[in-house]
Amino acid sequence: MPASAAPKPVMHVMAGLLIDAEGRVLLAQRPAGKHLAGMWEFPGGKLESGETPLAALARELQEELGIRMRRAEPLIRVPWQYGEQELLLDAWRVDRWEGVPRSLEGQALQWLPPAQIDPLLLTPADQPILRALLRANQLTT
Ligand SMILES: Nc1nc2c([nH]c(=O)n2[C@@H]2O[C@H](COP(=O)(O)OP(=O)(O)OP(=O)(O)O)[C@@H](O)[C@H]2O)c(=O)[nH]1
Repeated sequence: MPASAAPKPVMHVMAGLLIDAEGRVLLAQRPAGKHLAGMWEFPGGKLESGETPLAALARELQEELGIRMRRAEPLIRVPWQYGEQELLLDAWRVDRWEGVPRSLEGQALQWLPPAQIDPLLLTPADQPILRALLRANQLTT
């Protein structure tokens, strides 16, 4: 089979749902010029080669927000497809970190109570993640 016909490997993407003391979650806006520009998502990004999922999440949160992740637990894994690219979006709740999250890569940030997030402003793949967070919150309240 020619190389060009080989299927693209599934892209494993980590998403961190930072939850603050008031139960709000942090959203970041995708910058102009990128795929899904202007939509809101959870901070995170792709695994680098040889990296474990949690190491990748901790690295991305440090690079994008300048924080050190201290506690994370898995929330949901969402298989998705954007055009030809298959994705596995691996969402974790992060409720303990050191430092104050700030935008280091120029992306707009906002903290919102999950029930007040308009799902249509999120990337399509994040909509099942928001639903999972709302369900998990109902189980614990
Ligand atoms: N980080 C992150 N990526 C997400 C989320 N939801 C979602 O669909 N994605 C998609 O996952 C893919 C990989 O995201 P990324 O942050 O690593 O990469 P990127 O497109 O910003 O470009 P980059 O290669 O310059 O980092 C993008 O297509 C992005 O739209 C999310 O909540 N967080």
